[in-house]
Amino acid sequence: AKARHFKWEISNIFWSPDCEEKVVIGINGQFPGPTIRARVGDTIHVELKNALHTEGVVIHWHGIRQIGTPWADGTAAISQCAINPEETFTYRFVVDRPGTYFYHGHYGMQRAAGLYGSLIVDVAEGEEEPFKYDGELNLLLSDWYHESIHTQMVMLSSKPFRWIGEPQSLLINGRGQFNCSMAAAHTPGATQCPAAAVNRQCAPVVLPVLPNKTYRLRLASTTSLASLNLAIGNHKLTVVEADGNYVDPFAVDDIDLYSGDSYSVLLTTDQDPSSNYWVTVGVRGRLPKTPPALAVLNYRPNAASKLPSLAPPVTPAWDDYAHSKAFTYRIRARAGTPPPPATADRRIELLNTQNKMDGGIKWSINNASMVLPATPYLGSLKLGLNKSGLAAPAPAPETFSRGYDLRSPPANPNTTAGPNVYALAHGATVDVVLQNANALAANVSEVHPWHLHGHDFWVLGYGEGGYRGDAADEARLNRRDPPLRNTVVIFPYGWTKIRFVADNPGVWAFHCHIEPHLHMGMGVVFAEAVDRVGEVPKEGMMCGATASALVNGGHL
Ligand SMILES: O=C1O[C@H]([C@@H](O)CO)C(O)=C1O
Repeated sequence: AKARHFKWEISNIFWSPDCEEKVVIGINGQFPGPTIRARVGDTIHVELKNALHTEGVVIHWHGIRQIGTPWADGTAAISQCAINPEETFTYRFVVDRPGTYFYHGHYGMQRAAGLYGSLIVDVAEGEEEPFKYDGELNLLLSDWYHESIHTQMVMLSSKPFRWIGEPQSLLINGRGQFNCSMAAAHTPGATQCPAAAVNRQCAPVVLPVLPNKTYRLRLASTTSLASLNLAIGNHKLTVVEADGNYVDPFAVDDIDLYSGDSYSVLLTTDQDPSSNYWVTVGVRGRLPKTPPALAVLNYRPNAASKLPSLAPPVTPAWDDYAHSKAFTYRIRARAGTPPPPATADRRIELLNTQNKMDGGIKWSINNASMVLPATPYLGSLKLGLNKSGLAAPAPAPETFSRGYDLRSPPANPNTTAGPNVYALAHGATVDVVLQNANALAANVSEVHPWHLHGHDFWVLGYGEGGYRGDAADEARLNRRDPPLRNTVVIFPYGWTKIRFVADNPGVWAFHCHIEPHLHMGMGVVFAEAVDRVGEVPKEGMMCGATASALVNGGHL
């Protein structure tokens, strides 16, 4: 195992992700940020300098469990103080499992400003993946707004509320084309993209392949809002990995990706080699006002500029939930994946609702909309500050009223602000039921991808309507080969049940990965056996009450 050192400087830069010049958050003058590539067992050291000048920053390593290093999880107000302008903070953590991961900002809505990049972990030297391939291609998918995140954040907390709307563009490896189509010849009424031909920042992504080979495509979605579907003209995709865990391989024509998901799929280049093929990425789950993103699968030795003879594949209709469910239910653990404990010690049921607060709109969990504290939890709980006079977060409710009408807008839409903290006992097996419901408008229930920090969980199952926990619900669960993941979706008006073991002391966020929804309070915090956390590096506690306690020798 190696130590891998990276020196990063984070700053605002001009960039043209979709050929329109805007300001993005770049790393070392680059967007997206550099790809980290490592092997299992390596220690990653990222020496991160914040050159944003007037705002803090943190980076979350999405899918890395941070076993024994909860202070390196990179969640502002939860695992550390945001890094101040001009200051440097070093993240050190071990990558202990092969897979396709990514990293991104986790403070305010900085992820949506472009603060993200890929993190790929190869098997240890001498080990082999459980499937064979000849080459590898990496696609980091995102969406892009022309409005700055500062304006977006003001909109989302305005009274009355102002919705940010749908993104202007979808991006593949940070590149898209606004208001034009690379496949204009195939798309009635569309205009060609002249700028994309001359501006490298928004040139279409070209994936070079040779005929009759098998490629591993690494796919990850770090979108702010959009749920995605990816399809490649005439080619099947075989799903082999999800969120850093191997799955029982299965073939599909197209693949859904919710924000926070990552997959590996195998693609065999068995089509007419005289042609190139389009890769299409389209929107799912919301009425798509954002045109699809395109990339070119370039069969060498054809020129990359040779336009595919076939039109881009059309991704499934945005509201074809039957298609999405069929895909999702097919994801099963590969043989050899550890099974979940047979029973749980605790069940937490989380009702997801959209609510009103003081004239604004929020998302609430069991009728409390998450508000983060000035002093990050890991430090304040570890130093025991709650016991020495500061208000301890009140226990959050374990469940919600069985009588709640999931099919209608909330009868009483008024919500309150909550810390939404759940204390978890060390080693406890915890079940969480995520219950979807109707939003504020009649006949609307949205998809939400929930992401857990510090752990993988087993996805036990999904159901329609209200979860009851009765024999019929239990019969729906997959006890044989539930997949391990860190992100899972709840479908409209449905529920999803997961199980995990609280074996990683720390304070971990669990939240909707849709950036505006998290900003509107859609999350909870698991404070897990904090007494067992090792010494928290002081660099991450130099704010709020932890800073006061540290300068006063441990006393407030
Ligand atoms: O959080 C959201 O707010 C809007 C809408 O519900 C209110 O304008 C929307 O589509 C969301 O996903």
